Amino acid sequence: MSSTNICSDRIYLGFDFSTQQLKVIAINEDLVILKENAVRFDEDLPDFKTTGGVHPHSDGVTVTAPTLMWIQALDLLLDKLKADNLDFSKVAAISGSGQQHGSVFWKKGAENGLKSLHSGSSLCEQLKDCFSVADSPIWMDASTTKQCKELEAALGGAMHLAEITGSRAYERFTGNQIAKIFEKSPSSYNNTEACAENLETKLGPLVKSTEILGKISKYYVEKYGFSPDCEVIAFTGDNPASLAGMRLQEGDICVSLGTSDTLFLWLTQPKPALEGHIFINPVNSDSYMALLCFKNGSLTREKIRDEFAGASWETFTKSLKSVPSGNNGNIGIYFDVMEIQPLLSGRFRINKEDQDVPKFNTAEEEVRAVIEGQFMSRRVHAENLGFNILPKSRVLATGGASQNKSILKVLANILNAPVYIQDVSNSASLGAAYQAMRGSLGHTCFNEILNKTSRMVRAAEPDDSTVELYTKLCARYKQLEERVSQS
Ligand SMILES: O=C(CO)[C@@H](O)[C@H](O)CF
Repeated sequence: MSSTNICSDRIYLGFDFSTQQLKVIAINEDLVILKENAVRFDEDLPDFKTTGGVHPHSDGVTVTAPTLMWIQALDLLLDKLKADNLDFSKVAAISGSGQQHGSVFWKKGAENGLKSLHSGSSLCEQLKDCFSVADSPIWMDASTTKQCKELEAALGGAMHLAEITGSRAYERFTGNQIAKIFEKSPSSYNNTEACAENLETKLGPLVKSTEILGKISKYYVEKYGFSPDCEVIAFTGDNPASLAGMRLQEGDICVSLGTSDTLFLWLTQPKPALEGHIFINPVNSDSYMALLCFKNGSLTREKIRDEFAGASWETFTKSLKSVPSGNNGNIGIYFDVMEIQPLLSGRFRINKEDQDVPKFNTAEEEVRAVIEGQFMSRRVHAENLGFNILPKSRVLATGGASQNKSILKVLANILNAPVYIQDVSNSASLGAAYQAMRGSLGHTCFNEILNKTSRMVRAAEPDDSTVELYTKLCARYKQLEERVSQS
């Protein structure tokens, strides 16, 4: 063990400010999960009247979440940890992750408000007037296509923007959201502390994802009993945190089956493209992370469950298993919200004769179609980016749907690779807790501990009998998606 003595009563907290809930995991220095808790926005904070944690607007493209809901959720979650007897005084460091591209607009003077928080009142009560935009745009928003086109034009085109930033302009990205607020509500923009004409300086310097930003605020020391020495480690996005939590290595591909479905992998040589994203790797800043994000993830699966499986996952699973691989030649595309690639919404179905049909013959075929269609989409767009599933490839699955072995079996067959899961599906919070420990103890010490343990369990094997079937079906899927994207 390197210089830092390991003492297993030190605790590390990882928060995930996700789309549908705020989650937290507490670990000790043996990487044992001590506590896991969550605040579910729809159920636990019903006054905000969210659906799946968000407010979809009537224009069909704008999607926001109430900023104060996230603040109130933090109050509630820390109270839940207190009621669960977490010894806050033993917390050595915290870190976290948030929806990538969810943006919070602090009002001028908010920094002083944060510095004068007192433990006699809640965060929500003290910060309720600190935001210049009450409804935060989030990653599901697709209302900034105009700003995206302007940004790409200003920077020499989409491909050049991808080469210098890792992504072409995407509607959900915060820069385009800030530009929209600058144009649509200049008073809010001018009343925002975090962003102004000299936006870059206002946003502050970039830091590595394990940077120690400072010690926790006295508000948390007084209200919950945190140690005044508790370190705050830089937060990151939910997908980089999942990469850390899944202990991804070069050659692995991670599939996160959450509100968004995302595929990501570890890269040493970045290959920016017009689809997907290249980010700096959160656990090794000399490497990269490639990511594809799909908006029609769990909320779309839940809608098909409600419409064709009596709102029951048990019935959904029985239906999925009752139809053979390949769904009798039927292919479905279910873009219930505007998808990212392609930028398209609607439901599209073809039967085995490649005829457009309004519905499949049975509810069971609808269930199989949404799962096969989503996973064929993931494979087709990953292959567009040059992701190749090699014989030694491992698929690491995380997120809510990774608990369903029947869904993982379809994933294994369509990607033609074994699928592994770990004993905790909340990989973003776990990864954030790992980042807190990595930032506090240092990479060398943390990696020595990490390499002594493993949480991966082989959950699904691909069938040799479906390799050719899904290769042909994916080719048909790709043709269907290209056709409906052009119509
Ligand atoms: O936009 C995304 C990734 O770029 C999504 O995975 C969000 O992070 C989900 F919260």
